[in-house]
Amino acid sequence: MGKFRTVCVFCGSNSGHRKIFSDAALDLGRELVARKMDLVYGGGSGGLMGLVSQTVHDGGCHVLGVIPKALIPLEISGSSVGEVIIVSDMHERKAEMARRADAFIALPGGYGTMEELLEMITWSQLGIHNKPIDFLIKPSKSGTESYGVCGYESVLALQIDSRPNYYSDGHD
Ligand SMILES: C/C(=C\CNc1ncnc2c1ncn2[C@@H]1O[C@H](COP(=O)(O)O)[C@@H](O)[C@H]1O)CO
Repeated sequence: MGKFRTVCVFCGSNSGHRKIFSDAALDLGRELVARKMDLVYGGGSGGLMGLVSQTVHDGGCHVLGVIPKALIPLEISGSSVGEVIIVSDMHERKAEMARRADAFIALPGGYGTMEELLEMITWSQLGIHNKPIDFLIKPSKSGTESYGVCGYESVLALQIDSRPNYYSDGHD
């Protein structure tokens, strides 16, 4: 068994506008399965969260969703996959996800994703954890249909800078 048994994925609660976002979510899910890694995530059944969790679950790895009770009607429609832990608030959710994960990966998403990611970065900065954090980002501003795994220092700027494309049609 490798060093990273369980990966926490932060990502959009919707799918965003471009296919590349859902492709990235599916690719990441398959990669986790190929590496026999379990998933911990925010528990949502829709958007990129739903795609990653369904893919990991279908591939036979364990999926743990951590969701505040108040968000269940908003973020789980129908049934969710795997195990679900219901917590009291957002803070407990993040702490629980962080506690159970060996590493963090962020896919494209909205403010919620960025908030979660930034908190993990600041916790790392403060020495609250020393788990690796990586980004799978959206296309560059030039519109190149590619994404990559990058170091978070540079990519955070890109993610924030290019976020409007996530919701719009992508034509600058
Ligand atoms: C700590 C509080 C509010 C700060 N906001 C959030 N904190 C943590 N997680 C959040 C917050 N807002 C949304 N989320 C979750 O992120 C996921 C992705 O959301 P996105 O906007 O689609 O990227 C989703 O599961 C949200 O629940 C309150 O005290």
